[in-house]
Amino acid sequence: MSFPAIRMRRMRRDAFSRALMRENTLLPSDLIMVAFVIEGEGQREAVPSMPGVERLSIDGLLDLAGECVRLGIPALALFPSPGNGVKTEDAREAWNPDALMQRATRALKAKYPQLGLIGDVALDPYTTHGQDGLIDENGYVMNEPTIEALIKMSLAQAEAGMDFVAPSDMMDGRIGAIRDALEEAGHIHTRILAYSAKYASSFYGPFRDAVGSAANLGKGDKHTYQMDVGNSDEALREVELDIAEGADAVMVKPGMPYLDVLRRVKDAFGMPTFVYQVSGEYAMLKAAAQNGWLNEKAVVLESLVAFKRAGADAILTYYAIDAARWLKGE
Ligand SMILES: NCC(=O)CCC(=O)O
Ligand SMILES: [Mg+2]
Repeated sequence: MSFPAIRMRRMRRDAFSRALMRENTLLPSDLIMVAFVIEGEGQREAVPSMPGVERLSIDGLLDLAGECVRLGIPALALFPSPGNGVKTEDAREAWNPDALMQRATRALKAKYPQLGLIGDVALDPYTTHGQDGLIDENGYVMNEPTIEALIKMSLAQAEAGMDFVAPSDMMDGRIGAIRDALEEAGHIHTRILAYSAKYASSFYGPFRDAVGSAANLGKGDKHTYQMDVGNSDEALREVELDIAEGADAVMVKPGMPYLDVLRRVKDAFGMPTFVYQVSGEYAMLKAAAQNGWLNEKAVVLESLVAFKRAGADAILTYYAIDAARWLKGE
């Protein structure tokens, strides 16, 4: 037999056979757009560390939602940037029925009922200290008192019509507690997307600028509740607990530096598994593109299909609208 009998390059030779053997394909229906909402009318504020991303008042958010619907993006993840005026030690604005988040949810569901809405459940936009939970006199984030606040927050969002509440706080036991409270209040259809394996990552920096928690957090960090970046067995335990407590979908965050964790989670549990391409990942790709160092469309689409290859069912990304347009050839 003449060498080589097996030529891997045969199937790669032509576009048709490359298409037939492709294992993973990115679709607009894999994507979840991420948006920041602010008070006012006709307001758009650039986020300097995330060029191309703007914080929008509710009217602008409705336009963005319409574009998601047009492009076949199934869902929008909402993050409020409520301003320092409403921040308190106890974060009570989070469960105010007339808070920005709740008004945005009602407006979006009224105009685009078919667009899924994912509400962030953590206290950081609402606390004067920028932590995701309530702190004791030493600044330690207290688990059970925080869960009590997150329950109120989740119920307020569900009441406003949120489709998914998405606890991103990493308190122990909050998924079960929120599930019980939702069931008891009759919100049996409200789904829970658990940020199960959320790492104490430095890739969240631009996000903290966007929601205005960076200055308040100051020198503080989140290592007592978010996961240590060196671990992945711990991620499996976190995911297992959230599934047992009633999570409908689980999340790994950040994305690209944690593809190994994503693969392990998907293989171990076969759950609907989402991944978050976070603000720092966006900023890196955008900065290189703006310098002419990388081809933006090519690297963004490559980064997104890599998440699917690693096991993601859906991807939260600030690039969702751009990527869907590129996929449609627009
Ligand atoms: N709960 C959201 C974050 O913590 C950060 C997301 C990002 O950096 O994009
Ligand atoms: Mg946990």
